[in-house]
Amino acid sequence: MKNIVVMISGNGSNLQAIIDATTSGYINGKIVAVISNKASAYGLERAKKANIPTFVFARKQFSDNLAMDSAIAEKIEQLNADLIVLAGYMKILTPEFTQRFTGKIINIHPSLLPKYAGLNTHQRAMDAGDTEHGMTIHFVNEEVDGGAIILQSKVPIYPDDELDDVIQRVYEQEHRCYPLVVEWFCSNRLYLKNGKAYLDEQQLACQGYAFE
Ligand SMILES: Nc1nc2c(c(=O)[nH]1)N[C@@H](CN(C=O)c1ccc(C(=O)N[C@@H](CCC(=O)O)C(=O)O)cc1)CN2
Ligand SMILES: NCC(=O)N[C@@H]1O[C@H](COP(=O)([O-])[O-])[C@@H](O)[C@H]1O
Repeated sequence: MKNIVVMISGNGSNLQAIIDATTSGYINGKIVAVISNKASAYGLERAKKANIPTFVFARKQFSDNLAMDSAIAEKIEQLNADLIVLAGYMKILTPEFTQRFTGKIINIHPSLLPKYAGLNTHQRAMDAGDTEHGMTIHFVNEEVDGGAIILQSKVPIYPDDELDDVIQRVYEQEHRCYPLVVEWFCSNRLYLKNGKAYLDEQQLACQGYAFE
């Protein structure tokens, strides 16, 4: 059974989806810890309710990002983590950290990368007049939002949508897809090789989309 560490900064709805999927046995893995850079993250409450150990590494406790990431990396290695799941973790990880765990870190991003890397993605898509939007799950490397894409799911943007309509429509896909990808990794079907994502020995070519 794989050991999973989930890293959060906020509400933790994706964390909750993964907690529920491990509890139900859908994911053949165990969340051994939830780590946050924000003591106020509601996701920490979600973890405590599920009897999952939590650890906070606040940026102000450290001299710089490298020291912070080094402390987190030490904890992750103590936990013997097989997979690090970024679920709304809102700090850019140092190259030292991403290279230390190459192929073992995944992230979920609320856009159809490479469109709208960074922040505020839903508003940017609406402001651009896009009629489609979505989410991306990818391996993490030193290039923010530039790692090998694993899975994408598309959602429509309708003319009368409010921002929250789009947010909720993307969340629905995130909560559907992230547990799936975590299970792929925990069942040794998903891996990174030469900078490319593979599922069952097939390179994941992301010209298409897994879910329309
Ligand atoms: N090295 C990497 N680190 C991170 C990645 C990645 O792909 N490579 N993904 C991000 C998640 N993310 C978007 O998906 C993201 C998170 C945060 C930021 C950002 O600009 N953060 C600022 C301010 C954060 C704060 O409020 O403290 C910062 O870190 O200075 C951009 C993209 C997770 N990390
Ligand atoms: N750039 C990273 C980023 O914006 N990630 C996004 O943060 C949200 C976290 O929600 P949650 O805390 O409810 O899971 C998710 O929508 C995720 O895609």
